Amino acid sequence: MSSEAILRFENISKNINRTEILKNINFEVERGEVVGIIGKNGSGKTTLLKLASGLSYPTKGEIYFFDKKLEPGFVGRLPQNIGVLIETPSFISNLSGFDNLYYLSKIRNIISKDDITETIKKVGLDSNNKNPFKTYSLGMKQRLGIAQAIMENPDLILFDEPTNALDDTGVEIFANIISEYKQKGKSFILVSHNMDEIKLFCDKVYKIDNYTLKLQDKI
Ligand SMILES: Nc1ncnc2c1ncn2[C@@H]1O[C@H](COP(=O)(O)OP(=O)(O)OP(=O)(O)O)[C@@H](O)[C@H]1O
Repeated sequence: MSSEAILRFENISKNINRTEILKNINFEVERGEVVGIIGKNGSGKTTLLKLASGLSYPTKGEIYFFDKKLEPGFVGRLPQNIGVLIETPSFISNLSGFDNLYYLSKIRNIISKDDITETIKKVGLDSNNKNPFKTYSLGMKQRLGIAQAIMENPDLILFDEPTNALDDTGVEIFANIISEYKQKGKSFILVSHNMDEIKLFCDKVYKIDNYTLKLQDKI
């Protein structure tokens, strides 16, 4: 692994129900880098994020995160240092945004209530809002999902269509978060269909095409 690489996929293949989804994928994410992933619907982008997060395991090959191999197994072995927003964020419908994040924070127990309040403010939500999650608009749900992904200050953040449902202010807030966390040396994998967003944020872009990953020269 190059000295600054924090995540490495080595000859990764993934089959689901005997159908090949990804084939022989190799790539690295370096410290402070935003790596974009593009590709058609159903090409395997979310599958790749699930592999990177340890939520799913490869059929073949190895994934290293800070030189530690991601191993299949129980939840306790999931990497602690990866923040994830994949697909529509799911939270407990009767709890407020704050209480949802607080409940989730208790799994790892590495952040305080003040940290959560600060993160909720960072995504432009009201940390004193006691309304249950089920009353949130789509954009508010997405903002809370972004808050959950970043709240524990992880070294790698995986975002699947993060600006879906965000208004202009939400997109601006998201841009500020990327730039702030990049400066702190955090890395991202960003899956998006929005090419403007990909061009704006990504240092490197790969396209999933025909089960494999191709580095894009020009985006
Ligand atoms: N749990 C599953 N069971 C069966 N097939 C699955 C499962 N998860 C994903 N697939 C299949 O794997 C392929 C890749 O799906 P994936 O969600 O990774 O695509 P994607 O590139 O993220 O698509 P989109 O742009 O529509 O979000 C699809 O053909 C999908 O049907």
